[in-house]
Amino acid sequence: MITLALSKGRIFEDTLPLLRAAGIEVLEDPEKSRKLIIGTSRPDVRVVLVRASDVPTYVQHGGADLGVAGLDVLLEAAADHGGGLYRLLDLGIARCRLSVAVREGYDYAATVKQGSRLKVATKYTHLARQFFASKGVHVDLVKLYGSMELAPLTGLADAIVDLVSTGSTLKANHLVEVEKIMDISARLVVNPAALKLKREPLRALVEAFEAALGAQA
Ligand SMILES: Nc1ncnc2c1ncn2[C@@H]1O[C@H](COP(=O)(O)OP(=O)(O)OP(=O)(O)O)[C@@H](O)[C@H]1O
Ligand SMILES: O=P(O)(O)OC[C@H]1O[C@H](OP(=O)(O)OP(=O)(O)O)[C@H](O)[C@@H]1O
Repeated sequence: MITLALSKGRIFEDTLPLLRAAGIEVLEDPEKSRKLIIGTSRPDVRVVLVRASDVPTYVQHGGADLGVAGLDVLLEAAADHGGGLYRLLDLGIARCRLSVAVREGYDYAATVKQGSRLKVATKYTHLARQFFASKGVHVDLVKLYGSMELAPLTGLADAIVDLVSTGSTLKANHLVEVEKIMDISARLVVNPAALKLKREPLRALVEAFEAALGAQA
């Protein structure tokens, strides 16, 4: 049995066409079912549904052989509790960027130039710390789990580090993007032990994903 960890929402939706191109149909819609283990048209392949930020943990500890997770989640998890999984493929899905944003009218450049401390709210504390350290900017980090955009509006922070795609969430909250930290897309990751134990079936599946990506390009 091969177990693939996916998160509900965009990762699941965007992975479906790749699975389909690899000849694998997922048998249930996670938005309609409460099941957390879903079968596929391949009796030897199943999908487990986990929180996006739990995908690295599942794959690292062998709860799943493979997983699909954003580079943001993977790098943050690696900084937090080490590597322990292989990043195999850039699937080119769930594309966005990790950026710094501030309230409209806030003089970010001046704060940075003056060497003042910057209060930054984010879910990505490790990535934010690394980024600002590399720039020599002193920061106080506030860990949040969502609705980062609210932090500068309520005085909780001067800036946020969050994902941006169309920019409409920032715009709706009168925030502006001031710096891009990195481009993000979802990656296929694998448990190293599983890669040894289930070498052939996993290789075949990864090749099918690669072919699906090639066919899309
Ligand atoms: N607006 C967006 N556009 C494109 N990709 C995005 C966007 N927001 C997030 N992503 C990517 O999709 C991944 C999953 O995001 P999703 O919103 O489904 O989970 P989440 O709610 O952030 O995670 P969790 O449930 O663990 O808090 C992110 O890690 C990121 O790589
Ligand atoms: O630039 P945009 O296109 O507006 O996208 C950016 C938003 O998308 C993500 O949130 P998401 O929609 O996933 O909501 P959630 O993480 O709070 O579920 C991210 O945390 C931003 O808030």
